[in-house]
Amino acid sequence: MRIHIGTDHAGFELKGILVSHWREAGHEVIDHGCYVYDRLDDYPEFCIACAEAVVADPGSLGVVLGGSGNGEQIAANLVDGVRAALVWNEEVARLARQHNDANVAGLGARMHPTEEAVRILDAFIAEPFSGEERHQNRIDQMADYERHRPRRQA
Ligand SMILES: O=C(CO)[C@H](O)[C@H](O)COP(=O)(O)O
Repeated sequence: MRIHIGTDHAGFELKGILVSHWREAGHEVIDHGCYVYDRLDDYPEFCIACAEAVVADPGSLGVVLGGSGNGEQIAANLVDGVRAALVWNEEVARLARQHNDANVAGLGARMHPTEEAVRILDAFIAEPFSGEERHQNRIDQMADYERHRPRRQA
């Protein structure tokens, strides 16, 4: 699995742990920053870069980290083709893949002990989409909205 990852300062330490963990497990991990700890950095650029990379790389998954994961998930979801889910336990992480075919997980690094955060994201990465028709129909409805929604004039 190729995993794209992005974070602000709040998830910087966890990102390092995850990158090593997944590389050791044989995954290819692409780091979209932040690359140094800066307590004043802003999550949108890292999360949007990560989300764009996921869309450009079909079959890959993304992970965006922050303090709560909320803003990170919101930022990722601005990118067309992204379905980012805030994952806060292993079951929610698995359901994000099974039911929603989420291609990005947002997680709050300040909300979990490290081992728990790793378990939640491992569950996300390992779980396939169920492919069940009812779930696909709902995803198609959102994709249809995404394609046809009115765009703001520049
Ligand atoms: O979770 C986040 C956004 O949803 C950010 O990581 C969080 O807001 C950063 O907080 P601070 O600037 O106080 O370190």
